[in-house]
Amino acid sequence: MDVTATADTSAEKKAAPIELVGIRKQYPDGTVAVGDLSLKVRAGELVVLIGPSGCGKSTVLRMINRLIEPSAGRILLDGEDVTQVDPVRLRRRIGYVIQNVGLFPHQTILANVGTVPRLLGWPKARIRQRSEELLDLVGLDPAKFGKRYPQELSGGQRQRVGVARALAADPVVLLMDEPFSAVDPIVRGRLQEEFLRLQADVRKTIVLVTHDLDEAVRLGDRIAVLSQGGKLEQYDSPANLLGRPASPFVREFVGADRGIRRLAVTPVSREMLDPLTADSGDYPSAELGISLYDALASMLVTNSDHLRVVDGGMPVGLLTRHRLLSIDYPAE
Ligand SMILES: Nc1ncnc2c1ncn2[C@@H]1O[C@H](COP(=O)(O)OP(=O)(O)OP(=O)(O)O)[C@@H](O)[C@H]1O
Repeated sequence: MDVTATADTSAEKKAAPIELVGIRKQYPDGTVAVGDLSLKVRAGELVVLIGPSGCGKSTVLRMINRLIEPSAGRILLDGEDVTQVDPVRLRRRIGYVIQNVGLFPHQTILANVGTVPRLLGWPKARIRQRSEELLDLVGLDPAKFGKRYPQELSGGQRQRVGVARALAADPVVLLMDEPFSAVDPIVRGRLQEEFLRLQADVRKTIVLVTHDLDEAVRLGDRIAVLSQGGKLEQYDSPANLLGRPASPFVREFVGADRGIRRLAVTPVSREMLDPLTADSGDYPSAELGISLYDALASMLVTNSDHLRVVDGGMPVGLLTRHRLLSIDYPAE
């Protein structure tokens, strides 16, 4: 993934904050999909919208790029009210990725990725260079995949092309509606991991809709839990959401598997460790800061009740299985 060699690299870091101020959407038949929602997303932040079916997630997303016009309220992109911006110009600054991608079947993968730059009238050579660079960035060899057609790719590969296409014109915001839900769980896990690496690289402002809580916990810097009518129940980090659900609704929504999920978002820290002992060297080792979930997995795989925890190669203490399973989480 070498993107450092092009002039666009600095521009790739660009991201803009989004602010929703009291937005409302009432459809012509009277349905109030979103009643009164306010939400701030920082530049470069990945925010996940989650909630039960019909709570208004997609409506919120589509108001941001004006595929749907809000009935009231304001949406600020980089401080500018999006309703004052020409929708076509707006959508060039906002990448949009949807389930099943919607690639053009009669165009090659390279042509698909170059769609927006072509609309923007970029010179041919630049479009090609940018499209190849983007395919590379999402882990597809342009020489191998560039000339293929969408039906000649797997579902996961098509999904990556969708992400590449959304990034092509270097948008300041990426909106993603259930981007990984059309593929099987194993491919989904891999795409999520790749996507996190990609985001670490490009640092776009991302609003992602999902109804998969594991996906939300895995990807989100913050998670917004919505209930019917787009009511914001809680807007928090994954760890706080699981550890301190703000309402009975959220508690029920995050559900019974909360304990396991909390292990995944809680790192091994020094306070959890017992002192080293003479036989510490016999135990499998693990780095300070890995998740409790990974630490437990490591104990199970090695059939050991102890891990020797190291920090930069230096042993700093022992983590016992008993201690791991009785960690005191912050009071709820
Ligand atoms: N064009 C429309 N006309 C009337 N009602 C609509 C329209 N589009 C959506 N709705 C309603 O608005 C509400 C919110 O829909 P939306 O698609 O935003 O929900 P969602 O949270 O994304 O749902 P899901 O998770 O099932 O995709 C639903 O009650 C839906 O039936």
